[in-house]
Amino acid sequence: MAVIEFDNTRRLDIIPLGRVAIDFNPVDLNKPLEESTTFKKYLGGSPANIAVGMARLGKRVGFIGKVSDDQFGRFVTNYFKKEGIDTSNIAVAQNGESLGLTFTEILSPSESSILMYRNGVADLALATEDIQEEYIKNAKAIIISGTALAASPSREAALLALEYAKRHKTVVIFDIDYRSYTWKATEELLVYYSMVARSSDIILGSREEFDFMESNPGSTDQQTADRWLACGNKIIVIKHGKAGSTAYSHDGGVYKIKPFPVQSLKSFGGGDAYASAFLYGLMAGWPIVDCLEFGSGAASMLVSSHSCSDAMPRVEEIQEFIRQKKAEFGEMVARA
Ligand SMILES: Nc1ncnc2c1ncn2[C@@H]1O[C@H](COP(=O)(O)OP(=O)(O)O)[C@@H](O)[C@H]1O
Ligand SMILES: O=C(O)C[C@@H](O)[C@H](O)C(=O)COP(=O)(O)O
Repeated sequence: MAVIEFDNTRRLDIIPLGRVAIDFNPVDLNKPLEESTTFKKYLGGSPANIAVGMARLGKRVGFIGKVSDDQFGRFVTNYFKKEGIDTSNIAVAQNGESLGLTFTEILSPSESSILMYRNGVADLALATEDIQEEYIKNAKAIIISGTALAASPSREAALLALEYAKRHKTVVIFDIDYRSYTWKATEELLVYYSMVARSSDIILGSREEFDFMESNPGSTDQQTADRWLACGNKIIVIKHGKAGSTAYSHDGGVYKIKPFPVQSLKSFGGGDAYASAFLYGLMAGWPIVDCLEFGSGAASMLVSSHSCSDAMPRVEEIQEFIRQKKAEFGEMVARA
């Protein structure tokens, strides 16, 4: 009996909901953003990166979001089309809202941060009228990005999508995706994050993101997992950056993995690749320990890449990466 049952009769495998944006990553690395002069433009936005990641892994991917009515909005929509991602439910902003822009600062391979330009951003203009019940009914799963809860009307749109998913037994994955720039007050975060977390089937987040959501720093991974499994979640994944990740299942499974050693180029992008590959394994019916390994492998590949979207790997690339790393370093995960 799989930990999560997906309805394999549905047209789409997965629909991420939230922002699609643009990343500008410096070509002149290892210096403060003030000094960077040359950038490479990539599709960005965690839920969009996950959409690309899962499409690269051969899944049938949709998307629910809103883009700007300009060249940047067309860039990201065209990029999705080239990747084979369904764009029928991507709305176009009508009131001059802009696409989110993320400028990256890569001070060193282990010190990087992002500067997000998100005033008047199109993705938070997603509204309830943009949410189609049939679209969600015909998907095995949706991923709700936490940042979509940061402001109205996107907040209500995301909650309506959640309602439709619960109504039609579409698996709900909550990617905490905490971006401080987008929230006005921590209390709001607590209300809306916990509302979604209590109704989801899987929660993905870094240790810090769970601490924010629980407003209770210092919890152990087991305490965090116990809390959210008790609400009805089936799987909790807690990411610890270069310290690896853990996963807990409602049947009592506990899984820990060290990351595959790589020369990191930036400290982010791993989470989106991780989510894509982990969910690919889950949809394939793999044991959670193998999903964890596959997600961790993809994540390590992305932190050693310049982009968080273009570099999303294919199945055989992740498999070969893991094979080579295990040959060199041995097992990264304790197998029963
Ligand atoms: N320096 C690194 N070397 C290898 N893998 C890494 C490194 N940093 C992150 N990862 C991988 O990426 C995953 C997600 O990274 P993390 O920073 O925890 O989440 P997010 O990218 O979502 O903020 C980690 O659990 C780990 O598997
Ligand atoms: O999430 C954003 O809007 C920026 C992303 O495009 C960026 O690549 C990033 O920060 C990835 O986040 P992570 O995978 O959660 O580290």
